[in-house]
Formats: sequence, structure tokens, C-alpha cells
Amino acid sequence: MDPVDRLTGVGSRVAAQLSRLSINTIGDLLWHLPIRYENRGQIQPLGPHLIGQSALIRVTIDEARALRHGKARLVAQGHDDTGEITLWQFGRFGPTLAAGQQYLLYGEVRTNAHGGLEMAQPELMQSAQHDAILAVYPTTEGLSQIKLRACIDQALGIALHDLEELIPAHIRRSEGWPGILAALQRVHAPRLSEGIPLRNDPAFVRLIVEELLAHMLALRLKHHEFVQNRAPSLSPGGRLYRNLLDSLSFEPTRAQARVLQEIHDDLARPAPMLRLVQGDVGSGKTLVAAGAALTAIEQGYQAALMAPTALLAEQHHRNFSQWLAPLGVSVHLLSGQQSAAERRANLAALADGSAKMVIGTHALFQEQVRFDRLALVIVDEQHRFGVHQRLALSDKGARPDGESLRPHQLVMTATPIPRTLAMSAYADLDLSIIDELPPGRSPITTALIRADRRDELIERISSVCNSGRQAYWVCPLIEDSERIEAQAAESTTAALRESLPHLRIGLVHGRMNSAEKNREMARFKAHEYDLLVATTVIEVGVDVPNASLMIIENADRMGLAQLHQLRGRVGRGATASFCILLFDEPISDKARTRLSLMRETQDGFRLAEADLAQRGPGEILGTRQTGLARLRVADLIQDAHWLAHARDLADALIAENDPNTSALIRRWVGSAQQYGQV
Ligand SMILES: Nc1ncnc2c1ncn2[C@@H]1O[C@H](COP(=O)(O)OP(=O)(O)OP(=O)(O)O)[C@@H](O)[C@H]1O
Repeated sequence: MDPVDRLTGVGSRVAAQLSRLSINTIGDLLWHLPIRYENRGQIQPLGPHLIGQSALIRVTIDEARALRHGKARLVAQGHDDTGEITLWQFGRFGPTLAAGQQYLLYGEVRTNAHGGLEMAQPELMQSAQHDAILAVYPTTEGLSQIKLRACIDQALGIALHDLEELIPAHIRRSEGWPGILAALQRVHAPRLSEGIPLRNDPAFVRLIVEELLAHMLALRLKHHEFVQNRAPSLSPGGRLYRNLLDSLSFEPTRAQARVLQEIHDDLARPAPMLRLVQGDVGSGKTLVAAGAALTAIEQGYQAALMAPTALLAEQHHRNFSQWLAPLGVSVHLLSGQQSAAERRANLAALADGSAKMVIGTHALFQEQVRFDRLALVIVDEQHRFGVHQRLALSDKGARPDGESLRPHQLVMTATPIPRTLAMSAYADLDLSIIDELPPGRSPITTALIRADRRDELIERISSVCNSGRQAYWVCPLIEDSERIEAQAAESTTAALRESLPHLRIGLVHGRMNSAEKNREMARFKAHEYDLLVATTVIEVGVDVPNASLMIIENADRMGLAQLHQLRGRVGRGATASFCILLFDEPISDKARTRLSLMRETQDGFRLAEADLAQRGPGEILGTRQTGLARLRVADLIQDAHWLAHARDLADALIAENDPNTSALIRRWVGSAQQYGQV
């Protein structure tokens, strides 16, 4: 649509103000929706239906009392024919309400502690204003509501001729949704007779679901296109996997077995799998990944695992080697630290197919890396990679007999993602959840301790380590300065070595190269250290079941997902484990809530929901590439219940081959290129 400066009254100053609200075109104006409404045109009868709304009421005051103490100056009790209300007056301004008088008042109606209605600081009105319900918009400094309303009004006038209806009529009919123009008119300029549109008004719902639908369509189309490709169909032989299980001291949990079955069902099809496996911290995702890899390898194909960091790639390499080497499967590592000769040898082994399993970072998918028969790509810690990278992986197809086959893709997240968010951000993937921890884990006791009491912890560390267990001390994350962070970790280590001279204390921080980090980690794992001082580099993937105490400094500054990940490094064995969260006073309310929740629950999915509510989706996914940050109308928290519906509608539209699909996506998805060629 045209830029905003085509509108009357929009010069460069107003255009710049609008642009601050991300409004650049007339279309953007249409989807700049009100945050609330003011209905000053219609006197409302008192009743619970008014709760949460601003309303014009006509009440007779029964009693009014001036107050001397507290913040309120006056409290009055009033009524109309249908109900009662308490009115509060603060400060010097506002009407003085007198008993026996009738007033026309405007303000927000709330409930009080006793369930009754109340209104604080009502405005005194002379008469009902008989203009329509007024929309109130989010705005920016210098841009008045009146100006903004005038712009949107003009935009609606233009839309009358220009705006395309992109939702097919049969869907609108069956959903009971208005057409696009009627929906926009209803939300921007509601008629008095129809009342204020709430969020469940068909007009709002249409716009919300339409936007979610576009996002779903973009992702589902990718999925749809992707599964049109051919992939090697891998029947689960199971010999290698059985041998692996025989060599381990445990049986898979029911959840691991179920998820592996879901994966095997996918692998057996001649279309590529695109599956996300979510499991809580320590739920045993590695075994599932290994099971899938062995299936590919057993059929003569190759499997690749991509980790988000070099440190994790090397750890996976160690773990996989430990499990697979005894089965006769060699596991290769591609890393930036390797010598040129080593790298050449690895590349050659991948290209001629003698390397069956390879682990690396995203460098695995560079141009020079050629596979012989790649059938499975496992991506660990998916949310650090974008949709693009995920899809790019599939280009390294298996090529038996010269035919181009796409590898199956298995994506694993280390951090639980709230269901709603997973459904929307990963709508291009099928979802499996490992919702059970291996047996014999004892719960972790979490305690909050003020940082100035840290000396008391020395005793605690000493006794844990003396009983043959190990401990972590996690130093704070220092934004933007690995150097200061490393220094802090070094001085903490020095101080701890002084206080605990009988303990063997190791250190890992982000300034060490990955070989050094790995060496220290390996020494800790081999119990050559009792205590490991670390920065948050140990957040993911570290698995030392003998560690039973973790102390986290400055826990008040960390998000829930990160704390949960860190804490998940203990409680991996059968011994009772402890996690101590150190915080500095004064602590904000939000941080206090986070820490209390950590103490209350160990359920990663519950913590993730709370994280979503507190920090929003962009923060949790750690990437803006999902496009979710661009939602203009829908809100992933408030409107979460519409996601499944939007997804079903998206699938139906794709099946119908609806011609409006790409236009619908373009209308809503700010930069459609992020989804490729939509
Ligand atoms: N079924 C099982 N029974 C007992 N132990 C298991 C089982 N499955 C895995 N384990 C062990 O549990 C520990 C955690 O497994 P793993 O490292 O795969 O977890 P994860 O899901 O990757 O966790 P994180 O994301 O926290 O690294 C490992 O020591 C692993 O050997």
C-alpha cells in the first residue's frame, strides 16, 4: 500500500512520528489497533459486565466521607437501578461528591477486595457525549490521539476501495467472521449501538486468527514443500540400537521409547522427517538421538549432528564415541581447532562414506563439506539456529545411485519451550516431547541465599566434596565483557582455593579456547577436581552425575530458562542435590518471583510458561528470525488458544491450494523473504 504521506495532514513530521510506531504505509495504519475504547456516549447500568472497562455511569450518592489518612481524600458509596459502586477520590482534583446528589461519572470500573464494583478518580461529565465510541491507540510523543484517529479514518476510506479480502468466503461463513473491511471498521470505529468490541468479538478474532494463520501458512508451506521431497526410507533394523542398550546400564524410559518410535515411524517413510524433540533438562535426549543415528548407520547411510558451540560439539563427540565406538561405529568430529591435515582426512572420510557419524558446529554445512549418503541430520539446541539454517541443512542430500534425496531432520531443544510458542515458532516441525525423567533421580532442593552470606557456603562445599561428591560454582554473566567475566571467575577461584585449600578446584570460562575448556571439563568429569568454578559456559550439555551441589552467583539477574538449564547440571545421579541461588539486595519484584518459582518447581515446562509471561517470546527464543516478534495484532500469550485453530486452517488452505495464500502471508508477515520465497 501507499506510504502514509499520501494522506492529507501527514507531512514529514507526522510521517516520522508514525514511523516510530512502525507505521509507514496506509496498510500499517489499518493494523494499528486500539488498546482500549472510551464509551462516553452511552450511560451504562451498573453490573459486573463493566469490570475492566471504562464506562459512563449515572449514580446517586448514598454516603460520602472525607478521609484524612492514607492516599484517598474521599470515599463515596453510590447506586443506580441495577447496582452499587464505591467511588474513590485522590488528590485535590476531581468532583466533590455529596450525598443525595446524582452525578454522571466516567472512569474505569474495577472490583474491590469484597467483589463489589469500584471506580477510582471518576471524571465528572455534564452530559452523555453522543459521538461514537472512541478508540484509544498506542501512540508516541507529539502524536495526539486526535491526529492518529484522523489518519486511521482516512486510511479506512482508502481501504474501502483498495483492500483485498484474503480469507475465503466459506471459511468466513463457517467461522462467523465479518469481511476484512467490516472487521477493521468495527475495531477502529465501533458503533454505539454495537457496543465496545472485546477481544472475543468476531471482528477482533478474525484479525487475530488471520495474522496467526499467515504465520502458520508460511511455516506449514515450508513443511509441505519439504515433505514433497524424497528421503531414504529407513526401516528400523534395531540391531545396533539393541547392542547399544545392552552395553548401557539402563533401560530407556517409556517417554524415550515412545519418542524414538515416533522418529522411527517418520524415518521409515520415503519423505523427509522434520521433527522437534523437546525434553526437559536431563530427560535423556542423547539416547534418542543416538537411536535415530544408529538406524541410519545400520542401513548404510551417514548421520550428522550439529551443535551450537564447539564446546558442545566436542562433548557430544566424546559421549557418542563412548557409546558407538564399541559397536564398531567411529564418530568423527569436524572442528575449527583441528589441524588442516586432520580436517582434510575427515572431509575425505565424509565424502567417500567411510565416516558414518559426524559431529560439528554449523561449519558442518559449509560448501566444502560433502557427504556420500547423508540420511539424518540432528540439530541440537535448535532455538539458537534460525528457520533458514534449519532448511539449508537439507541441501546436503543423500545421493545413492545419483538420485538426490533429502536427509531426515531431527531437531532437539535443550530448553523446554512453552507449548504455545513451540506450536507457533516451529509450526514447520512435528513435535515430540520426552515428558519423563529417568528413574532414580532425587529432587533438587533449591535455596535462596543473600550474597553477603556466601561465607556460610564454604562449610557446605567442603562437606559435600569430602563425602566424595562434586560441586559447581557458577560466576555471574557479565554482559559484553568476557574479559571482566573471566577475571571475576579467576578471582573467585583464587578466593575459593584459599578458603578450601584441601579441595581440588578447576576453572572454565569463555575466554579459554575450546581445547582448554574441554580439558578442564574432562578433568572434572573424571573427578580430578572436586569443585568447578565456571561462567555460564557450562549452561548446556554438561553431564557429570556425581555433581550434587551448585551455587549460582547473581541468580537474580538470570532468566528462568537459564537458571533451569544451569540447575539441571546437578540432580543427574541418585544422590540428593542442592542448588543455591545467591542474590543481591535490593531485588526487584520480578526477580523475586523468578527465584521463588525456581524454589517451588523443577518442571521445565512450567518455568518456561512463566518465562514467556514475564519476558515475552522474543527473549525466550533468543532470535528474531522466527518472525514472531512482528506480530501486530495477535498476542502469543492472550491469544494462545487460537494457535491450534490457525494451524488447522492453514493446513486446510494448503490442501485446497488456495490462491490467496501467498497474499495473505505477505499482508501479515512483515518481510516475507524471511520465509524464503513465499
Ligand atoms: N533411560 C535412562 N535411564 C537412566 N539414565 C539415563 C536414561 N537415559 C539417559 N540417562 C542418563 O541421563 C543423563 C542425562 O541424559 P542426557 O545428557 O541425554 O540428557 P539431556 O536430555 O541431553 O539433558 P541436557 O539437556 O540437560 O543435557 C545421562 O547421564 C544419561 O546417560
